Amino acid sequence: MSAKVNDDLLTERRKCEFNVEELTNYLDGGAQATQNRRKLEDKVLSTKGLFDEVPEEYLSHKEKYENAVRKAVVYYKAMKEAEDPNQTEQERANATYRSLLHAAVFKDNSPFSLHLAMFIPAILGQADEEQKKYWMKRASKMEIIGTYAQTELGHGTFIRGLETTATYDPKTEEFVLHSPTLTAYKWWPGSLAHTANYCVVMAHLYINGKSCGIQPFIVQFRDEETHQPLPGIKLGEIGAKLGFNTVNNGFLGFDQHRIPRNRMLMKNAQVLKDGTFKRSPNSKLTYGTMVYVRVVIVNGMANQLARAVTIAVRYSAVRRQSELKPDAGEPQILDYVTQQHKLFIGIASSHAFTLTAKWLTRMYQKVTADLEKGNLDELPELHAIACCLKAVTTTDTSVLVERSRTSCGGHGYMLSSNLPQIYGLVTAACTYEGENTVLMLQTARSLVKALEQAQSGKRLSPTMSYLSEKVSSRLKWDNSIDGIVKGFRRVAYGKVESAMRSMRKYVRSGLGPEDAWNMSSVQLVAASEYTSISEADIRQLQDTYEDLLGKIRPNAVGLVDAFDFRDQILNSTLGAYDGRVYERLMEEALKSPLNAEPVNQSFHKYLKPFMQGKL
Ligand SMILES: CCCCCCCCCCCCCCCCCCCC(=O)SCCNC(=O)CCNC(=O)[C@H](O)C(C)(C)COP(=O)(O)OP(=O)(O)OC[C@H]1O[C@@H](n2cnc3c(N)ncnc32)[C@H](O)[C@@H]1OP(=O)(O)O
Ligand SMILES: Cc1cc2nc3c(=O)[nH]c(=O)nc-3n(C[C@H](O)[C@H](O)[C@H](O)COP(=O)(O)OP(=O)(O)OC[C@H]3O[C@@H](n4cnc5c(N)ncnc54)[C@H](O)[C@@H]3O)c2cc1C
Repeated sequence: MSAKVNDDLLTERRKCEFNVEELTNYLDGGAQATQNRRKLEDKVLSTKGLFDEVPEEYLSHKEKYENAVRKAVVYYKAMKEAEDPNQTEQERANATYRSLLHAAVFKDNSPFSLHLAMFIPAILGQADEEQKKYWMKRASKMEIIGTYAQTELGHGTFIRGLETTATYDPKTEEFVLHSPTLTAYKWWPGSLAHTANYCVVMAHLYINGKSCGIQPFIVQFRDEETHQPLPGIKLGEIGAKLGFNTVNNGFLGFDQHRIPRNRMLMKNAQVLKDGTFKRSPNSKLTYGTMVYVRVVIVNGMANQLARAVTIAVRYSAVRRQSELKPDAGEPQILDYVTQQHKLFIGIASSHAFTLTAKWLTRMYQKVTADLEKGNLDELPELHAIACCLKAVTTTDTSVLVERSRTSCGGHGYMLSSNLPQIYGLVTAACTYEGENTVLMLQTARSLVKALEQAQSGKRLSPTMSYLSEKVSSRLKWDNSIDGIVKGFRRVAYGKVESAMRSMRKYVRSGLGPEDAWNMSSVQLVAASEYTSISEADIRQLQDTYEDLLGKIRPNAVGLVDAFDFRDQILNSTLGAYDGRVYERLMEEALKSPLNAEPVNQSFHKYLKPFMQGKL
């Protein structure tokens, strides 16, 4: 018999003014997609051995990893078996697009994450047809487990500064991989330490002493039978982190390690047997995997933010605290407008990121299709947009997830709420796949170029077209959506123009272009991410805003119910559908090993002699 649902949550659900299932269907891309997703979740989450006997937070660092590998093999087998052979690729993608299924199994991500997130995309994007056929067969069946090894101890952002070398030996038709210094060691790749046995390595190619730029190589580093590191390979784990502690991030050093010529992924650039180098049509095509993952991250942020606000809004409907009016009893904390302000922006942002992710994915698919036909025209715009949206969505999601945590008081600080772990996952994305400031400066680079083109009368791409609108600075905008958008476009224009004026001022003062850029870089980042509107209009918008909060209030629980996260995926004492918060907090507390006995052995060993002055 299912447990009794909290009365306040029942009332909230009765108050809701819209059809929750309809919104769920919309988010999934239709009623059939919702059904497919639920069917997949039912199948996979009914698999034995997927969940922890002891809560992960009470395991050691090593036990956490070993337990995660145990679950990963069960999980990925269950995912394979759950695949509906009659489904189209698109239906399958839709079923997983919104599902955070893996989050039900791994609070801190899977030791196989990089295999799916980057190793497979790197093969698909960087291998020639023959290589793709061979490696995709092995990788998709998980006969091998891979990762993506680009970052080094000494370099992450500056890819052109990577020190790992790949020197071509025409006599043996091999590449010799080498880490010339400690800082050249690959450092950070997920799954690298003890899980994977192959990786795509980004290394500096040299032929006859000449640099041929950074190229991708598929490298085996562990024996497939014994899992021992191969000769000339130094491996290890980089240590405990804020989060991602079951992703098994590792380090790898090469000592004159030889690989066959056909292990360089040769879709874009090629090395012939005699050492002839055939250059890529665009050296940045090698960076294509990063563009793909940045696109995927935007959708990942929408889902993780939705999960956090679901937990916080349901808890805020159950938690009663303080006194809003004398003798009126303790109100639900969701009735405080400050609580609505903290949480409703998170709901809206998650929907905004979902729609943005869909738009960006379509743009990525179009540009990728064009690249296949040799048309690289829109690659720069895709790069600039993917950088901006990855940076903005990860920054905003980190802020809003942390705000969801602190809006739940002390219970939000409990690991059993799962809000700290969700924060650990999303805040990592501000750094990986391109640190956010660095990416915003990439976008700024495109904005400055676009404004210069606009000022010389050239046509701009659709996403940059606001820079060619001669919008009057005296524009008055109203509270309509169109008015607000016009206002933001005007201000965004002004930010870019101001940054450019600043750079020109520095150049006139005698600084070189690079120093002028650096001196203006704070403004350049603001131009890429930040749009604010002038003081007078904030007051007008504020009234509208507070009025909107009131309109959302009766529907807040319905809005998060529509995300349709089952309890196992929320994995939270505060966010379960039935709202039995206090019973769940106690149930989880009693699982602490410290509660197995009333007096801990440290009393007799340390406390008692200490208090009796015998230590
Ligand atoms: C998340 C996926 C989930 C998938 C589903 C799986 C389910 C499992 C669930 C678990 C999920 C968790 C998964 C965790 C994933 C973690 C992955 C993390 C992996 C990594 O972090 S990999 C390493 C990432 N590293 C970076 O991104 C490095 C950032 N640095 C750069 O990109 C470049 O160095 C930078 C900053 C662009 C500067 O390079 P530089 O050479 O100096 O370039 P310039 O500034 O001089 O610009 C030159 C020129 O090139 C253009 N350019 C640059 N980059 C690109 C690009 N990528 N594409 C196209 N064009 C590019 C730039 O615009 C300039 O053009 P100009 O015409 O202006 O000269
Ligand atoms: C959880 C996690 C998982 C990861 N997984 C992988 C993986 O699987 N594979 C992989 O290859 N890498 C991985 N990484 C590494 C990640 O890609 C790098 O950390 C990232 O690219 C930043 O590089 P860095 O750490 O060397 O910082 P640096 O490049 O040294 O930058 C440090 C700081 O310097 C400043 N800075 C640097 N360059 C500039 C600039 N041009 N302009 C202005 N400021 C600048 C920024 O403030 C930046 O934060 C992972 C990282 C994390 C945190």
